[in-house]
Formats: sequence, structure tokens, C-alpha cells
Amino acid sequence: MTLRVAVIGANGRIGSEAVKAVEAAPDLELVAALGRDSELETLVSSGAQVAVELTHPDSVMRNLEYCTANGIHTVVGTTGWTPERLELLNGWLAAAPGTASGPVGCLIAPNFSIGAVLTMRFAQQAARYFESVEVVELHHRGKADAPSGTAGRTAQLIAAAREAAGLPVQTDPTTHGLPGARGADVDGVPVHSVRLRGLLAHQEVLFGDTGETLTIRHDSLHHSCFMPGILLGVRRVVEAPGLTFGLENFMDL
Ligand SMILES: NC(=O)C1=CN([C@@H]2O[C@H](COP(=O)(O)OP(=O)(O)OC[C@H]3O[C@@H](n4cnc5c(N)ncnc54)[C@H](OP(=O)(O)O)[C@@H]3O)[C@@H](O)[C@H]2O)C=CC1
Ligand SMILES: O=C(O)C1=N[C@H](C(=O)O)C[C@H](O)C1
Repeated sequence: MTLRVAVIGANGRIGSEAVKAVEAAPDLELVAALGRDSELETLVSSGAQVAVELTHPDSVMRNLEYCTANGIHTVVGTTGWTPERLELLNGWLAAAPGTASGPVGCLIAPNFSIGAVLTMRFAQQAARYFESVEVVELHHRGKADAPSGTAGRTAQLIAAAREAAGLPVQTDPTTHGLPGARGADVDGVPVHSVRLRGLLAHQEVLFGDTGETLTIRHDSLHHSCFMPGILLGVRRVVEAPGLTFGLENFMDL
């Protein structure tokens, strides 16, 4: 049986690629492709079972509230997540009507690229062995949020791994500096954001200790790299009630 899928943000950089990927998948049927001026009611009238949300931090909450209230599973790539937003979403999911296949599910993936998910996992593994760590993320100039969702998540995972290993929260040795020079502080991990024409999405995790450094780098060179992760999310979210945060939960890592 084919799954009926909608893409919200269908004219965007990643959304337009997602439309093509869903159309090309034999087990999926693209039933709606929504742009900024589309009516959300199209999602219900088209019979969408899963909506892929790839819009903007200013738009995502309204779209997710609508989908969840109407029993439509969601696969979300849009970034800009905060604890407050997640709490709101969890409330909507808890109150949502069931679907024909069970309770409604939502996957939020800070990054759909397999390499980026592995970067996060490798960084998590390395975290306890190094005294210091910083994250540098580099993106195209159309990006609205900073730091990137991936960098924020990477820093949180590193901080949690350090804490679990009994490492202290990093302190900043800077006594003289311009505001912003040391990046954003995510749970004690400095995160630096670069926005440059010509780039797509790149990240370096830099670890350092006495006499050695380790750099884990990932480069997304084309939006096609996000498609296997999106399709995996679409196929799996229908069997995953409630909120799943991170594509790694659907991978055998
Ligand atoms: N998780 C992941 O792996 C990835 C996540 N992303 C994230 O996806 C999001 C989109 O990125 P990107 O494609 O580069 O951005 P774009 O600006 O290229 O695309 C976003 C699209 O969404 C449209 N849009 C905005 N609001 C709505 C709405 N309410 N309903 C329908 N469409 C809407 C925009 O229309 P308009 O142009 O008129 O504003 C635009 O066409 C970002 O948050 C980005 O961080 C991106 C790549 C990978
Ligand atoms: O805006 C983008 O382009 C991307 N956004 C995601 C993020 O914020 O981490 C994923 C990837 O980096 C591309």
C-alpha cells in the first residue's frame, strides 16, 4: 500500500528536492505540495497521511499544530527549536486524535543527512576523551537561524557526554574580547556560525587536548543528501507515536 505524502515548503531549496524524491519513490504518493500561499485545508482534502515540513522557524508551529490536530503524521526538517516550542508540540501530540494506523507521530530531524547524523554520533563518542571542544558550522547566506539546528544538537550531545563522563563544564579563558568573538554558548560548548555565499551546510567539531587535536568534519554539497533521511522518516514516523527527536532513532546505529 502506498503512503500519501504532502510537502509543506515545496518551493524552497530543500522542499523542491523533497517533492522530487517523494514523486520518485514507488511506495509513496505525493498528494499535495504547499507553498506559502497554499491553504492548509489542502492537507486534509488531499488525504495526506504524512506531511514533510520544510519551511521557516516562523511558519513551522502553525503548520504542525494543524497537522497534529488533524491526525497527520509529520516529518520536520525546519530548525529553530527551543524547549518551549517542544513543550507546546508535545502538548498538541498528547491531545491529538488517533490515525487509522495508531497515534499520530512527529519526527524532528535537525539533520536528515546520514553523514551529519554520524558526525553527531562520532562527536558524542569522542567528547569524554578531550579537555576542550568547539563547534564551527558554515552555511549559505539564506539561513534564518543561528546556530544551525545541527550544531546546537551536536553541542548538546557533547555536553551531555562530558557530564556523564564526569568532565567539568568548559570555562572560557578569554578576559578581553569583542561581543560574539567566542561564539554562542550551548551548554558550555562554544558554537561559531559562518554565513557565506557559495556554501550549503558544513560543520567541524574540533577537540583538543595536550599535544593533539581531532577534527570531525562533514560537508553537505547538494540537497539530495537529505533525501534518504527524509524518505526514511516518512516511512517510519507512521509507526512511531508521539515525538521522536533525531533521525538516529530510526537508524540502526
Ligand atoms: N533538517 C535538515 O536536514 C534540513 C533542514 N533545513 C531547514 O529547512 C528549512 C527550510 O530551508 P530552505 O529550504 O533552505 O529554506 P527556503 O527559504 O529555501 O525554503 C523555505 C520555503 O518555505 C516556504 N514557506 C514559508 N512559510 C511557509 C508556510 N507557512 N507554508 C508553506 N510554505 C512556506 C518559503 O516561501 P517564501 O519563499 O515565500 O518565504 C520557501 O519557499 C530551514 O529551517 C532549514 O534550516 C534545510 C536543509 C536540511
Ligand atoms: O538551513 C539549512 O540549509 C540547513 N539546516 C539544518 C540545520 O540548521 O542544521 C540542516 C543543515 O545544516 C542544512
